[in-house]
Amino acid sequence: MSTITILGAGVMGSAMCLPARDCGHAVRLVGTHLDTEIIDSVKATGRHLKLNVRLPDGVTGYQHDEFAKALGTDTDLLLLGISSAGVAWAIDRLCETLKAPVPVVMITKGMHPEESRLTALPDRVASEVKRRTGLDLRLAAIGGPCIAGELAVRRQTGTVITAHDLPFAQSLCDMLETDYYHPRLSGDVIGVEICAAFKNFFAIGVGWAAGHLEKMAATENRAFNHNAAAIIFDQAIRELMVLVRAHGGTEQSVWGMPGAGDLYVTAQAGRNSRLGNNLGRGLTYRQTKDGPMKGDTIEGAELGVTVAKTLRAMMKAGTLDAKALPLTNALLDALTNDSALDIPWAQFHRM
Ligand SMILES: NC(=O)c1ccc[n+]([C@@H]2O[C@H](COP(=O)([O-])OP(=O)(O)OC[C@H]3O[C@@H](n4cnc5c(N)ncnc54)[C@H](O)[C@@H]3O)[C@@H](O)[C@H]2O)c1
Repeated sequence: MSTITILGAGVMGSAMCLPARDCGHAVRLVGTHLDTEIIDSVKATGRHLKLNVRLPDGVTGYQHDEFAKALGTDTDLLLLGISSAGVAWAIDRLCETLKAPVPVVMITKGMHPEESRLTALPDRVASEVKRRTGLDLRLAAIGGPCIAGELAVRRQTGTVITAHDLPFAQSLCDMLETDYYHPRLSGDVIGVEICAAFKNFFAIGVGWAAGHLEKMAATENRAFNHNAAAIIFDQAIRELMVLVRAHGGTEQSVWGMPGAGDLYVTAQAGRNSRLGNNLGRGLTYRQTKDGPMKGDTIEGAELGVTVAKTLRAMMKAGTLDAKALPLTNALLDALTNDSALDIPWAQFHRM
């Protein structure tokens, strides 16, 4: 039995309590400063307010200012459950709290933009902690299709755990596997991370189709718009391959659980596809954020805005083939210029 400390008590970080506890580990769930009510409830009744389930016995809740106490000197694995907006906050907490290296696994989906390429978040966290504290952290990441609310009730779930250090990633698969949670090994950190982050971005494109259906006049036979969603899905997979290849990743990640699997799940529901629905109805990103999705964090849109400059610089420099990325460019334009999302059908791949 090991001790797993989870930092970030949102839905996904907290859902990871299930496989962790069912594998017999002691679990300490630490909220951020934004999770105070969730942790109050976990401490009082064991219930998670957002997941709407009672977490298993043996999960202990801690508030953000109790992180050092939760980490102690006996944490075997630290799981970062924050979303991309919380990564800088988590790096600060690690730097001020860690006295010795502890193995870390992240579920966060996002990319760090540099001038001429994108960096995976685990690499970014490791290099920042090294720069600021001198500590060498071993980092892994979990990708693949996983809806928190399903995992929280032990629905069958397949994920991918990736790290540069393959035996480390394998040890995490072994540590977390149950009869309903099936982590699989990958050494393709950048490929898995690009898929994990960009499937949110492309889910906006796939979601456009259902929203656009509402804008079109109803037809005699009440036709849906699934064909349109499918061709956008296909183009998204092609463009994921271009992005992954340009960063040195492998196509296996794109057609496997991190890419196709996760895009399928993300396109079914959630905030990214809802933004796509609204763009399909004819709203712009800003109109959606000021209206039907006020206050919502839309990770795929935030990613697009964050990485637009780097991707455009890469296309200009020829390290990314702009002609092979029409959907990416249409999404970037819609998000950064606050313009209508025009799907460039004729520019989609032909072979
Ligand atoms: N929901 C899922 O099914 C799912 C599945 C796999 C991976 N993920 C990824 O896991 C991450 C968390 O997602 P979630 O669905 O649990 O989201 P959530 O909104 O439920 O939780 C977000 C977590 O990040 C913290 N956070 C947000 N902004 C912060 C800030 N500015 N400073 C400090 N902390 C901040 C919150 O306090 C909370 O702990 C995301 O990157 C998401 O893409 C989610």
